[in-house]
Amino acid sequence: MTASQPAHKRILLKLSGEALMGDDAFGINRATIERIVAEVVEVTHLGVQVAVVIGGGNIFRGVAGGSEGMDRATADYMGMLATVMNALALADAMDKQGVTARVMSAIDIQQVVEPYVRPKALQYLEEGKVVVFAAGTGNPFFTTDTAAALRGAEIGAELVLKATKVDGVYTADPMKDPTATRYARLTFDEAMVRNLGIMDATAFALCRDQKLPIRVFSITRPGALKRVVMGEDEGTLVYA
Ligand SMILES: Nc1ncnc2c1ncn2[C@@H]1O[C@H](COP(=O)(O)OP(=O)(O)OP(=O)(O)O)[C@@H](O)[C@H]1O
Ligand SMILES: O=c1ccn([C@@H]2O[C@H](COP(=O)(O)O)[C@@H](O)[C@H]2O)c(=O)[nH]1
Repeated sequence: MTASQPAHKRILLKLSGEALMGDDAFGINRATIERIVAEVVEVTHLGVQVAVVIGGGNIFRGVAGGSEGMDRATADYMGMLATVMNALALADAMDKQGVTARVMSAIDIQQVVEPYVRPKALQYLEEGKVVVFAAGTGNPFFTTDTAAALRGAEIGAELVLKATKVDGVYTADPMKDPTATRYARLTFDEAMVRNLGIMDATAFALCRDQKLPIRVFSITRPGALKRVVMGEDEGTLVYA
């Protein structure tokens, strides 16, 4: 039987930057971002408070080809700025679909977006606005997965939803190993001991310590976000 009420009141959605590319090689695909945003909007209409941490992998990563030979911290700041661009595009698409979104940046660029201030973020969520957290943690050498764990814990989210291109956590990277099999659920300790590369160990450890579960699912599957919010068994659950 399918539940009629959402299973969660407040969620932290981690959106992979690469998921915004659709079938393009780089950047933001218009149809893709509109479809993803429509799914987020649908969930807000169920009364769920939604905060988003957006990645930057569709534009720039600190540890990637484009940053070869660069100072790592400088490259990471570029990666964080890439997430600000994605956040602006997301908020714009949300506004166009009738939902008010507020972008809050971990790096101070006040002419562009407001800075992250926790009580303000909580107020926006209570008001039914979508909060888009940009610039990751604001620190180099981290990732937006860690930012998702951090912001998720700070805002008291009940669940971190890692929306990505694969449909869960596998025994190995399914993009590289076709024999890899998917877990329905596993503990944070298992994920760390097995060195599963779906998320970095810092993000896993923070969620484990805060007892904040993560559900990994594919955002390319229509309706998957709503199914997760309704408590259905989509993707992989990682728990403490
Ligand atoms: N054990 C595993 N199970 C599932 N996916 C894995 C695993 N190990 C590595 N991966 C890879 O991890 C990727 C998930 O990372 P994702 O695209 O969400 O990147 P991100 O760094 O969080 O975001 P961005 O796209 O913004 O850089 C998948 O595309 C998958 O290929
Ligand atoms: O807290 C953070 C978050 C991100 N970065 C840099 O941004 C890029 C893009 O983030 P993804 O998590 O890969 O989508 C990342 O490669 C880092 O270079 C950061 O430095 N600190």
